[in-house]
Order: sequence, then C-alpha cells, then structure tokens
Amino acid sequence: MEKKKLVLIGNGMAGVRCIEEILKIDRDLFDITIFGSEPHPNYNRILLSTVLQGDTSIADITMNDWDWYRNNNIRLFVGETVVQIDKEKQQLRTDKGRTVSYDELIIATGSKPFMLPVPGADKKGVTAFRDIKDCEMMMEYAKTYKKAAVIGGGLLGLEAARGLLNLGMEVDVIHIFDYLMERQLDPTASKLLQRELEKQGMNFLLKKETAEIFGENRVEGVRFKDGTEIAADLVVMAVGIRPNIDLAQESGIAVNRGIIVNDYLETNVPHIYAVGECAEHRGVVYGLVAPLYEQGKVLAEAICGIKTHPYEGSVVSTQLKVSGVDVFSAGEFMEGEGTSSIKVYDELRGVYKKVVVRAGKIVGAVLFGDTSEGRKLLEMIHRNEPVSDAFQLSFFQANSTTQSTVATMADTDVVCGCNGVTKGAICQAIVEHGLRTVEEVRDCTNASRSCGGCKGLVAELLEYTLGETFDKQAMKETVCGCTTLSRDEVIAEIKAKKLKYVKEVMSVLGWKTEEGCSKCRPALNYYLSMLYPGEYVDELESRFVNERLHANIQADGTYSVVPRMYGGVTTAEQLRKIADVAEKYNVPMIKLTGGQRIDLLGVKKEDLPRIWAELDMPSGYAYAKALRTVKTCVGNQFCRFGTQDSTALGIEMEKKFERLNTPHKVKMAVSACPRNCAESGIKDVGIVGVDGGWEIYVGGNGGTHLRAGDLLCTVKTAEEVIEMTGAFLQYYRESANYLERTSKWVERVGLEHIREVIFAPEMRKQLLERLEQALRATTDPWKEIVETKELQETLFTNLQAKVPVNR
Ligand SMILES: Cc1cc2nc3c(=O)[nH]c(=O)nc-3n(C[C@H](O)[C@H](O)[C@H](O)COP(=O)(O)OP(=O)(O)OC[C@H]3O[C@@H](n4cnc5c(N)ncnc54)[C@H](O)[C@@H]3O)c2cc1C
Ligand SMILES: NC(=O)c1ccc[n+]([C@@H]2O[C@H](COP(=O)([O-])OP(=O)(O)OC[C@H]3O[C@@H](n4cnc5c(N)ncnc54)[C@H](O)[C@@H]3O)[C@@H](O)[C@H]2O)c1
Ligand code: SF4
Ligand code: FES
Repeated sequence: MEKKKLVLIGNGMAGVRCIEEILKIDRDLFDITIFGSEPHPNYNRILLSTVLQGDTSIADITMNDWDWYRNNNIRLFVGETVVQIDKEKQQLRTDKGRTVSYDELIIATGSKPFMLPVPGADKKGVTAFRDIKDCEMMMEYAKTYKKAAVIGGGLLGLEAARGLLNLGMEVDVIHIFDYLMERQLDPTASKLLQRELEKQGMNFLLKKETAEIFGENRVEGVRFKDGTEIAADLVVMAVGIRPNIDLAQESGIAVNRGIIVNDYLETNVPHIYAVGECAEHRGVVYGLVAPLYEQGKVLAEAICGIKTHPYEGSVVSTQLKVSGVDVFSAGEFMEGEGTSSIKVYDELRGVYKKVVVRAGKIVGAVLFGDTSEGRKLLEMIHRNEPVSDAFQLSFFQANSTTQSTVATMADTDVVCGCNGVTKGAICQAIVEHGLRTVEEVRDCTNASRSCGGCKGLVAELLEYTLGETFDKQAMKETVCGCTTLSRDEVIAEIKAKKLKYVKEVMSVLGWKTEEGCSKCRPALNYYLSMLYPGEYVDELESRFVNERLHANIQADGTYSVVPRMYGGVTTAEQLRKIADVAEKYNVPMIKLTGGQRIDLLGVKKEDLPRIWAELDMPSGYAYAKALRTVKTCVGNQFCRFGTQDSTALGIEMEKKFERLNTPHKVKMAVSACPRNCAESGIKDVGIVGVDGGWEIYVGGNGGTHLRAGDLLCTVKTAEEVIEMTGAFLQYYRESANYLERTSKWVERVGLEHIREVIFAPEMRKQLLERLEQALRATTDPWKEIVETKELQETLFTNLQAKVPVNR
C-alpha cells in the first residue's frame, strides 16, 4: 500500500520533534517531506544563547544532522520557503517554484522576532536574536565594535546581553518597565536579579522608550522619547516575538494571534495541523519548548491514528540561562485577587523564595538565588497539591541546597521540564540500557536535550542510580564546545604529542571547528606558553584585545597607560616624565588606581608607542592575565605600628614576578602589621607582617565574588615569602583552568591539597625551577614594540586586525 504523504512546513524545534514522535510510533506510516527556510538541519535554537556566551559552538547545537534525515527517508528542502497552501488541491508551493502534494500537512512555522517600528530600525547594525544568522552577525560585530545596546529586558535580552559582555562589548540594556523580566518575576526578585547582573557588568536603562535609532551609514546610537540618547555600534532587539502566521492566513486557515488549533492540534481545515509557537490553543500562544513538545506528542499520536489524551494547555516555568544567576519562575507568579503568598527572603545569602497560593493550593512560584526547589514546586502546581504544614516548614528551611535533591524526588516527578522526562523514566533507562553518562541519558530519554538546565540533576540521578560504579570522570567539563576534551586531557595530549601551535592542537585533537572559538583559542595559547616557556611564540591573534595592544581599551575607544611603579613607590623624576607626557599628548585624565599606580586615561591608540617610548618605564601590565600590582603599606620605615618593611618586600616581589603570565590576573599586597592597610586579605597573594615573620594568605578576591584569602602558612623571612609565593604561583599556573582566578582555584582544588604540593621540598624545588625558566623568558612588551617598527605598524597603524576583539 502506498504510504500517506506527510509534509512539515518549518524545520524547527517543535515540528521536527513531532516528526520524531511519529517515527517512534511507526517509521513506515508516512512518506515525509520537510521544508525549512533556514539553510541548516534542525538545530537547538535555545542554545544560541550559550553559543553567544562562548560556552558552546554552532557546530555543537545541531539536533538532527543530515544523516538523520537520510536514515529516516525524509525528503528535506532547506533554504526553501513555502509560500502558498492550496487547501482544496492539498498542494503547496515554494519560493523556488516547487509544488508538492500532501495527505496530511503540519504547519510549524514558529515565530518572528518583533522589531520595534521606530525610525532607523532597518539600519546596518540592528538585529534580532532568533537564529544562527543573527548570532553569527553579533559575534562578527563584536570583533570590531565596542558598544552594544539590547532593547528588551526579558529572558532573551538578558541572555543576549550576557553573551555580548562575554564577547568583550559594553552592554546597555534598555527596558520599558521599571523592573526587568516583569513577565516572569515580581519586583523583589527582579531587583535582586538586576543587582547581580550589574555586578557582572551590565548597565540598565529602565523606563526608557525607544524613539529612534540613529546613525549615518550604520547605527551609531539610540534616542529615547524623553530626549536622552546613548551611543551604540550594535542594537539587538529582544522585545518579544509574534507567531509566524502569514502563510496560514493567506491560505485561508483560521488565525487569531496564532493559528487556531483544537485539543488535537487540528486547524479549521481538514488534514492541516499546527504545532509550536505559531499555534494558538485555547487562546494561548506558547514561547517555550516544554509546551510545544507536549503538543508535538499529542499531534503525533493523533495523526498516527492512536487514541490519545487531548492537549489541555500547559503550566510553564522558566529559568534564565546566565551563569552565576539562579532564577526560576512558574505559573501565576504575582499575587492577585483570591491569592495569598508565602515568602522567604534571606538578604545575607541573596535568596528569595515565594509561592503563590489560591484556595490552599500552590498556583505559582518565584525563586532567586536558590532554585533547587523549582522542579518540586512545578510538580506541586501541576498536581494541584495543597500546602501542607510539612511543606511550609521545609520551605522556610533556608539551606535546601545541601540536600541531595534527587533522593527525595518521587518517581513521577519531572526532572527535565523541557522534555517532560520523569525521575522514574530516567532511572529505568539507566538500569535497562546500562547508561553511564549524561549524553547517553539524553540520547535515550531526551532529558537534557533542550536548554540543558537539568544536566546537573541527570548527573545526580546517574550517581544515585549507579552508586559506586558511577564514573565521575565521565562528567568532565570540556575546554569549550569545540572539543570533547577537558583541560587536563588537552594538556596531557599536548605534552604527549609534543604539539606546539594552537592550530596544530585543534587539528590533531579533532576540534569540531577549524578556527576554534573565543574561549578555546586564548586558553590554548596560554597552555602552550605555560608548557613551553621561551620556546613558544605567543599567537597574537589568540589574545584578547587588551593583551594584544598592551593597553586597556576604554569605554570611548581610547586606551589607558599604566606604567610599572614597583610597590607603589615613585620618584620626582618619574612623576615629571608622566606629567610631561600627559601634557604633550593631551591626556584627558590622570588617575590613581586601586592598586596604587598612575593611570593615564583617554590615550589615542596611535599615540601609545610614542608615549611608552617617552615614559621609558616598564609596562604596568594593567591589561594582562599576569601579575598586576603589589600594593604595599608604608611599613616600619614610617608607620609606628609597622613590624616589618612591607614596602621593600612589595618591591622585591613585584620585581621578581612581574610579566609572568598566569591563567587570570593576579593581585598582591604586603601590609606590615595585621591592621592590613594594603588590604592583603582580599588579594590573590596577601602578605601580612606579624611579630617575627610574615603570614601568607592566598585566594583572596575583592571583586565580584568577594572572598577572604586563606592562611597558607607563616614564615620568618622575606626570602621564604618569595619562595612560597613562587611555588604557589607556579602550581596555580600549571593546574588552574584558563580564566580561573586563584579564589576559584583554591576552592576547587582545596587549600590542603595546595599545601601538600608546595610544602613538599622536592615538589617545591621543581615548581621553582620551572618558574625560573618561565621568568627568564619574559621581556617588556612596551620596549619590544617601541623598538620594533613592524609591530607598531601591524598593531597601531593598520588596526583593522582580522583577529577577535575579546575581553
Ligand atoms: C536565543 C533563544 C534562546 C531561547 N531559550 C529558550 C529556553 O531556554 N527555554 C525554552 O523553553 N525556550 C527557549 N527559546 C524559545 C525556543 O527556542 C522556541 O520556543 C522554539 O524554538 C520554538 O520552536 P518552533 O518549532 O515553534 O519554532 P522555530 O524553532 O522558530 O522553527 C520554525 C522554523 O520554521 C521556519 N519557517 C517559517 N516559515 C516557513 C515557511 N513558510 N517555509 C519553510 N520554513 C519556514 C523558520 O525559518 C524556522 O526555522 C529560546 C529562543 C531563542 C531565540
Ligand atoms: N531562558 C529562556 O527560557 C528563554 C531565553 C530566551 C528566549 N526565550 C523565549 O524567546 C521568546 C522571546 O524572548 P523575549 O525576551 O524577546 O520576549 P518576552 O516577550 O518574554 O520579553 C520581551 C521584553 O521586552 C520588553 N519590551 C517590550 N517593548 C519594549 C521596548 N519598546 N523597549 C524596551 N523593552 C521592551 C518587555 O517589557 C519584555 O520584558 C520568548 O518566548 C521567550 O520565552 C526563553
Ligand atoms: S598595615 Fe600596619 S604597618 Fe602598614 S601602614 Fe597600616 S598600620 Fe602601618
Ligand atoms: S530542563 Fe531543559 S533540557 Fe531538561
């Protein structure tokens, strides 16, 4: 018997999932054809945020590759748009003039990003954030331009903003309301979120309505209805989406906001169905995958002629995909008539939890800072569960994160919200199919296949189910999405195979992308330079812009110059030179830095080499992943409390370790007594003078993640301080992940472990030998550029470098 012809319009997440469900039911029922306007096989749109944030690559987000279509005998037409449906003849026509008939037709055309209809919205440099093309455009822009404006402080806008920050851009988020994510959060959670994102570097302009996007040939800024304006090289519109219904409407299918469907996803036209963001069910259009996948399952069963439950709508929950921020929202998250709420607000821990209750049952929830109860709350909402005394008690117990979440879950509890996979289903699959990794669970059950937010829970379930046989190694963190190897594996391979160049590492170790990404290139460059001191030639194109130009780029595109002043001590002669240079080159601002140095701000790029030459002082490395400064207090030379000569030790340390490249920046301080005027407690290495010696603190941080340093040891002499600091630094260089500050590294590997390594005389000796080798290979970069004409030309005159501009 001839198979029925099934055609899918829209090769996106909802439509293809529905096809997968159909194939699961009966592979041979239909002759399937799929049309997709985009030139790609089906990919995970959700992970575009992760691609922009540098955590994965475009190559990694394909969900069904070309082979999948071939193996399932699906005719696929990509880059081809269906422009007409003839419902009488049961035929459709594409923009390439192709005509195809159908017995059953599924429309899954998704949404279109809403572009504000303001003057200038069509200018070069204005984009939506919806597909691979938009994502690539933003990544390309970030290589050349500096200032981004994101219009819309919803989920998409904030995820885009985080990505652009990661790409080295400065980001203003423009939001029309007075608080962010008003569609998911209440004002309290929203303000906590804003505070956290501001710490990450985002700038918010609230209650701002865009009037115009201006610029000559391309976008130069955004003007608001209140008359104010901001500069911008890139404008990202993230102000919501509109169901893509044009084709259906023009073909005479009933539409409202979306294509109207019943509980079996049928439109008003026989044999035509709609699923996904383009469909409107009981007056609701969904914009998250979980409900779309539920729809797809119902439609698949219905279309295959299986008796199925009707689709009755979904309670949705959301989580923001920005690292370091835990936010969860579900159901009716705002109190209203007939509802009351239970709230817990722990200002110290930055945790806020709220559940909204109607007639004794939970109908909504908002969590900030600790979202571990999100899944459980969502289940309670789904099951219409009453609020018991036991629930209230556990809700008020703040430290729920310390418990293993999976152990307390019921088998029917959903672990993966996007794909509706329960704990029971995952455990059963692990046992029945002998699954060992998150990826295997994903391939078998779909859990963690969409936003990836449940990966942690899936890993916990593996550990919980497999017990001792669980292989933690399999859960490794890879360098980035371009490889399946972890940092340690990459380093081991580099050593074993004696790989010497970034490109060589990528090629020999089977990188998925030819060029790598902004995460792996600088990391590989660092690992190679650490492994082959004096031999490896630094690859400029793999460096972040500040390190390439040996100066920090400023908000207005100018640069800053910070000369080295050992221990924060200067002379009249140095000050005179600095003043002369500042006058001669019209330096608009001279400022003292937090690290006790002088910063010449607002310097033009082309003036940098001349200024360095005239200053004739070493680079202060204020831009580098290296030792920045050693801050010192005045010490016993002048201070009556001083027990030691902190200034002399600070100068000695700075002279010793300057220019040493490290996984991230390193700050040091020396105070001559426990009053700690140089703030030694919040430095990567902080030295405090005590009676008869020095205390060495490590892993302190005064930045976003405030952390007091741990006492590593107490020593008697300045020589011992230098020796212990050197061993600590070298071990950090050799074992930390690139871009991991000492504060994180110390926490990850543990102080005891660090002590075990560097207190062992033989290991310390070896570390110090390798450190000396690395130090011998360093040179002053400013001097090198001043003395090398070619470098000046390539870097400072011919600066449309084809290399990434990153942070
Ligand atoms: C950056 C980003 C992050 C997101 N993060 C999350 C998240 O964390 N969690 C979550 O649940 N959701 C998230 N979403 C939303 C989620 O991606 C969408 O809900 C989902 O992709 C919608 O699936 P769909 O199949 O309905 O539409 P789409 O995935 O948009 O697919 C529709 C496809 O149809 C094609 N098409 C349209 N018209 C035609 C035509 N006439 N002919 C042929 N082809 C056509 C389109 O080109 C498109 O490829 C995110 C979205 C974005 C953009
Ligand atoms: N983590 C996730 O679940 C996730 C991530 C990204 C996108 N998405 C989905 O993708 C879709 C698009 O996301 P979105 O954030 O664009 O949609 P959205 O509708 O959720 O949010 C748009 C935001 O833009 C604001 N806005 C509207 N007009 C504005 C204006 N003129 N100026 C400034 N702000 C304005 C709105 O107040 C709203 O907060 C949604 O369906 C969303 O659920 C989900
Ligand atoms: S840390 Fe102690 S010695 Fe140094 S300046 Fe402060 S009080 Fe004086
Ligand atoms: S919760 Fe999104 S993939 Fe599991």
